[in-house]
Amino acid sequence: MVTRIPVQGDRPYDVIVGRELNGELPGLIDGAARVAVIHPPTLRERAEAVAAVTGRQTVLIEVPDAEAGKTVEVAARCWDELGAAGFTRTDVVVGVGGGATTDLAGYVAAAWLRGVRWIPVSTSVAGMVDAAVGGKTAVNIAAGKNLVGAFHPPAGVLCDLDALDTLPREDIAAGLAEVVKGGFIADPRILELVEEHPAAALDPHSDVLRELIERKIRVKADVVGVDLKESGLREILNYGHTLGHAIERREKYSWKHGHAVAVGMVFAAELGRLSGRLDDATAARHKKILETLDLPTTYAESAWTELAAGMRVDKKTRAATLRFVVLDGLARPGILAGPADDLLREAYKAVAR
Ligand SMILES: NC(=O)c1ccc[n+]([C@@H]2O[C@H](COP(=O)([O-])OP(=O)(O)OC[C@H]3O[C@@H](n4cnc5c(N)ncnc54)[C@H](O)[C@@H]3O)[C@@H](O)[C@H]2O)c1
Ligand SMILES: O=C(O)C(=O)C[C@@H](O)[C@H](O)[C@H](O)COP(=O)(O)O
Ligand SMILES: [Zn+2]
Repeated sequence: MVTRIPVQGDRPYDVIVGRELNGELPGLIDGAARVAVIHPPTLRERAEAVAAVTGRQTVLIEVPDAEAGKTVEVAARCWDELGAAGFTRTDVVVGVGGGATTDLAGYVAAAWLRGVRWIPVSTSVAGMVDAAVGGKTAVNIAAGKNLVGAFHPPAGVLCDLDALDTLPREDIAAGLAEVVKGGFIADPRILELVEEHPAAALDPHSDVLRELIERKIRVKADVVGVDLKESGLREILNYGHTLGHAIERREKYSWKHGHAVAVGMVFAAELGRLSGRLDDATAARHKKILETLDLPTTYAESAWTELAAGMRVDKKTRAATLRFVVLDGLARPGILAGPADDLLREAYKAVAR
């Protein structure tokens, strides 16, 4: 069974969820003479299979795994390879991998000749439910996470559930942090499914995981379809990311994104609670559900000063005013602007160890 989830906008596209989806690719690369397939070492075979179905001249570009591939230097090497192969405006970039690889591939495509078509072939839960959808592309720099990038929607997204067979359990769980985020900001049924079936949520063959993936994709599609460039509504997708990105930066990008976001969501829930906006039970539900999935919910107490500084480069900051996504209730996200330092420090106690 194949599910097609439409994403609206100037150039609408589908997120396609199913199994053995490589046959969908030729329909998305109409008019291209060349296809570059960007992939990490572990996904070489899958990238070769993707290249084989294109029926075009292909260039396989192997990049370092995970965040090590999400750098300006790696992007520059990809552009050199596109240049050497004579890539034109009708040619296509395909990213085969998790969110880090598709963020890189999307940025490579966004900047090449000021923007060529690209297609994420997503192989991780975080990639399928979040990174591959919505056109946010980026690389990290020393100053912070995703600070160099572009909004560049893909021509289509392939989410081949077969890929999840080889995804480590820890990465399935990390991806579920982004799914749980979707539950708190928009679709509480997601939370019930995880609470009722925690083992199935982590099982790549379960109908529960497929339903969770599709529900979260719909949450994201509904948001980015009306606010591609994050001028308002899209900010809700950043729930838990202000502290999460500061943790990733402090850990020099060695932490899994979903792990950092899990800690960040517990912090954001506490911020909402302490500012009188979120009820105690919904705040407590964050820690409980994330721990059910073996996700981290604590971080070093001694790191606070560094994290507080790191949060200042968050993209939601306006002038000197820090802005956080918080909840006014379940599935009722809002913005908390300019919280006092004392309030932030107090909320950090909920995650400090
Ligand atoms: N653009 C966006 O809107 C958006 C949204 C969410 C996350 N992100 C970004 O996505 C990244 C997190 O995504 P991720 O967790 O997929 O990261 P990732 O790409 O680093 O993948 C995690 C690990 O799983 C491995 N992997 C991926 N697919 C596999 C498979 N099928 N079999 C075996 N191993 C596999 C990868 O090689 C890597 O080691 C972060 O960089 C985050 O910032 C971006
Ligand atoms: O799509 C969005 O918008 C998000 O915020 C989704 C996040 O899960 C994702 O990690 C995104 O890359 C964060 O964006 P950033 O603008 O804070 O870098
Ligand atoms: Zn994220």
